[in-house]
Amino acid sequence: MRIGQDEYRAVFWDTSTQAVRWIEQRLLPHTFTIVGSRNPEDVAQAIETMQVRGAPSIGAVAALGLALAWQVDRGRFFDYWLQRFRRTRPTAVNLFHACDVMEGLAIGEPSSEVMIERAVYYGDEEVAANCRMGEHLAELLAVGERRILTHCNAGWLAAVDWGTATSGIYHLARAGESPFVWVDETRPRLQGARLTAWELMEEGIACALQADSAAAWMMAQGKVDCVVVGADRVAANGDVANKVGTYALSLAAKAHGIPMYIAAPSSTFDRMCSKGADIPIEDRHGDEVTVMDGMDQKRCHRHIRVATERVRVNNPAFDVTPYENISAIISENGLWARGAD
Ligand SMILES: CSC[C@@H](O)[C@@H](O)C(=O)COP(=O)(O)O
Repeated sequence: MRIGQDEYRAVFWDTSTQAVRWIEQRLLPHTFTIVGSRNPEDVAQAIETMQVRGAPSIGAVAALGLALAWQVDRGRFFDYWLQRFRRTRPTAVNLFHACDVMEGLAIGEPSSEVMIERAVYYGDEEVAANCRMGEHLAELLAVGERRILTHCNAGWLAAVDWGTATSGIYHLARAGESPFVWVDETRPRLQGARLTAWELMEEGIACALQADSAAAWMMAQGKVDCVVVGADRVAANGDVANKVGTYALSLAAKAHGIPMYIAAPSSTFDRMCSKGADIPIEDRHGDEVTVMDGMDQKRCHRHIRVATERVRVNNPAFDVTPYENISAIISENGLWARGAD
């Protein structure tokens, strides 16, 4: 998608240097940097440290990292690398899906060119899925629902290109419509404030950033037509894990009779997971809640402690929204609407 006049993907294979490259998401929106490596350990750490984050982008960069491992180690230690990548983050199932795809291919002991081609194709498939999903979502949103509330970053940075939740918004805008987006800042890591607001503005989409706690009040005032978010894992019964705060949004949306849409490509569906309660929820470091970081007036990155170091912190990164609170789940294959199944 667009940054200024240029088109980018969040993660990609650089043929000239035979390296995996990715946009360093922790520095956005203040600093735009593309980093790269030929060391699979750097790629694994990029996922752990959230330089690359968002379910489909995590899967795509893991596939590339595994192809790199195959190339660098000539297929030796591949089991080690599979385990290394599977340990990076627990909730987004796309990571495990990508590892399974690369593991399946490795059984035939292919050349490194074939492994790289497959990993690149994995990312391309995600982009095509997100694009098709966006067309379905845009049809739904075009029926009068144009003040959209979103949470976290389910944009192109999170999904290689197009985004999941944002794909429908970008399609609407390209069809000449004027969607408006309420962007939840998304405590504690502020993916909404740092990434979604920036992405939307680069694409020329009208939006307003708000504190997470403002969402229910905006709904009560009749200023939200629908909620659209992405997903990190969809269980077989339709329960959805997504960024913490999504469950609360679903309760507020239900109370106000506002549709709650989940946009997720098929790589986010986990048929082996029967219900939401079985989805592993990542607990993250307390510093994410007690320390803020950003840029000062001299454009220097700063970390600022806002709570006492002595306080115990509870920091679940995701929550589970039960299917009964969801109006429809949209994927590249179409739409599952409640009541229609
Ligand atoms: C691509 S959209 C779905 C999700 O991956 C997104 O909403 C989300 O929860 C991302 O969490 P993050 O912890 O930033 O990786």
